[in-house]
Amino acid sequence: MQPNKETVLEVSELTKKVDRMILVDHLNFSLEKGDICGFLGENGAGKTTTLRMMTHLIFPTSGDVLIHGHSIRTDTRAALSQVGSIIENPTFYLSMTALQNLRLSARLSDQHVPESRMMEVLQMVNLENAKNQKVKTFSLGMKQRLGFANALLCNPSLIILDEPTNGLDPIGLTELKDMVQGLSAQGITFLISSHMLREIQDICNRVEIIHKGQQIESGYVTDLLNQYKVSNMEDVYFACMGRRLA
Ligand SMILES: Nc1ncnc2c1ncn2[C@@H]1O[C@H](COP(=O)(O)OP(=O)(O)OP(=O)(O)O)[C@@H](O)[C@H]1O
Repeated sequence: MQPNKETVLEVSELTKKVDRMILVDHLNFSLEKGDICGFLGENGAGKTTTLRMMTHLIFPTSGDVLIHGHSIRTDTRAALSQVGSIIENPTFYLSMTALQNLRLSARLSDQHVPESRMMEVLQMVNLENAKNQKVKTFSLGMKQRLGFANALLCNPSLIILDEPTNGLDPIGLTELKDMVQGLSAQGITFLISSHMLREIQDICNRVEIIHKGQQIESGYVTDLLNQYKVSNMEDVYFACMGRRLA
């Protein structure tokens, strides 16, 4: 950890069991302000389950998630007030416009969101000219950007994205990268689950890799590339998966 960095997210001994199955097994990691962390693992590794616990969609069996020191278990409202997320696909009312959807989200949130903030987030994702367009006319990339605007609405300091690269074309991927890195430069922290290792290497400064609910690797992308003496995250991923399976 670098000195004077502010810890935004602390995951400690986070565990989820359903019946006798352990879906997430004593996960520990922390993220600092401005980090962009790729959350990697094979299908069924436990990524979405972890993100759902972080956003209070499901309860941890044990362990905790602290967001700016607020426990998701005991200080849920304060913890969630710092988080914007897109878990699974962003869902919008297709027959409503982009702006109408944001107004509805604002009303459903327990924070006061002025109209000026809605315009600001639409501008940030480059949708200001489409604000009065019905969402059913949007491309997947535009829907993804609207999801982003929605996640930004309440000024979060942590944004959690579950597989945001799914289905995006190269232009959509570049837009996503630019948005994430631009917001990280302004101090927003990201946790992004994905299977797209090249894109993660491009976008993120650090990664957490899990396998069967357990952390198997963790660290800064540049440190891991040096440590494994490879030039890309795919090789890091397969080396640590191979080590695990050996
Ligand atoms: N409510 C539940 N009850 C039982 N098993 C569950 C439940 N939710 C998830 N699982 C199982 O837990 C495991 C982890 O699922 P999860 O969706 O977290 O994985 P993932 O890493 O996000 O996978 P993917 O990359 O395919 O989205 C999977 O085997 C899944 O079938």
